[in-house]
Amino acid sequence: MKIFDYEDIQLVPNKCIVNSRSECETKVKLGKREFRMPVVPANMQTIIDENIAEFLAANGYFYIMHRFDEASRIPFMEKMRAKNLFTSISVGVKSSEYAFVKELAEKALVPDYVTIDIAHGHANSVIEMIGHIKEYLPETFVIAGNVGTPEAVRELENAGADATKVGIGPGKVCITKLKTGFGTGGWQLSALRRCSKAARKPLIADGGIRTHGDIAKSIRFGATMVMIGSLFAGHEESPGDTKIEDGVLYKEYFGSASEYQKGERKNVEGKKIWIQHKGSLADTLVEMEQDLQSSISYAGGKDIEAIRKVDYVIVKNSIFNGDIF
Ligand SMILES: NC(=O)C1=CN([C@@H]2O[C@H](COP(=O)(O)OP(=O)(O)OC[C@H]3O[C@@H](n4cnc5c(N)ncnc54)[C@H](OP(=O)(O)O)[C@@H]3O)[C@@H](O)[C@H]2O)C=CC1
Ligand SMILES: Nc1nc2c(ncn2[C@@H]2O[C@H](COP(=O)(O)O)[C@@H](O)[C@H]2O)c(=O)[nH]1
Repeated sequence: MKIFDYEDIQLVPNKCIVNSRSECETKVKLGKREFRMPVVPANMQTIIDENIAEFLAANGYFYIMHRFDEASRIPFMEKMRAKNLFTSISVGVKSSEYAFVKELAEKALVPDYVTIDIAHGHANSVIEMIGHIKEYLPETFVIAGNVGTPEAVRELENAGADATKVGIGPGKVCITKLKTGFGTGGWQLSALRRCSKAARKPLIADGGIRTHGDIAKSIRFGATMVMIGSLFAGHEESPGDTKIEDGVLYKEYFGSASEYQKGERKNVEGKKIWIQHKGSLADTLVEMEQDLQSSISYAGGKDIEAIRKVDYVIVKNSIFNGDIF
């Protein structure tokens, strides 16, 4: 089995068939909808809030609202619906979440997308929740995760998941691999590749994206969509505290399993870091889209599909050779 991660891979260019990168189309379909880019900000409290969700939905991007303000989920969905915007929320697996799903069905408030968001998604608790959502909200597109193996992808797909999310421990604020010894941290791209060989439905690569080029690499190795936390943290619009140190502005980015999220030090598998202020999220999204258009042109195509077929080479830890960052 070949083991590598994002920094170990370079994609091999093909002859260009466009005259301008602007001809390249970054659109992607997930479920019944088409989105502008195969990228979704992480469903974390310092990455997305209602304002960002509304901006993303209104501008053709996919979004997944986090699950950490449970009571606000129904009013949020009602607000999005009133504005004719799609709804995409997260749930956990506690018994109260079963009641929440039933309540949505009773109110005929059917989310377009529901993400079951727990650390170790290859679990009966997730399989049962998939069944429960499919029973009460059969029209909803269900994303289940997180997982790191082909067996898990197969099992969640067979349970009814419409997409699975791959990535245990590669996140920037993750400490799972240190605390437990387990995960796909350090070999996330290989893990994605292994999972894609088993998947019959879309995969969402989650965690470990450090550069825009990593998006194209995820697509090459089987992702339909890429979930990103740290690259979206630290923006003007980002939720969370700010601080100024030596005249430099920083914004917080913390893990969903950190003490800052949980409010207690129990089963902590996440930490907090401070990210230097990056300007506007809208600008970053535009830059990401342009970079992805460029990736498509190097792949020798006009759309995302072109990236899936390109050759690659393994150049261990060398993508930053010659670059000074
Ligand atoms: N992608 C990743 O690598 C990781 C992501 N996270 C994120 O952190 C947040 C909190 O995650 P999580 O702790 O799952 O959520 P919760 O604390 O909501 O846990 C969900 C349920 O699963 C149980 N549970 C959690 N982990 C395990 C396990 N290893 N074995 C058996 N049962 C388990 C919990 O019980 P109990 O607490 O009693 O065990 C709880 O009942 C999520 O948003 C998740 O995405 C967290 C770690 C890794
Ligand atoms: N192990 C942990 N993983 C976490 C935690 N909170 C979030 N996450 C995962 O990280 C990605 C984002 O990764 P990034 O490299 O793009 O920053 C996120 O989508 C989750 O899957 C946590 O507390 N512990």
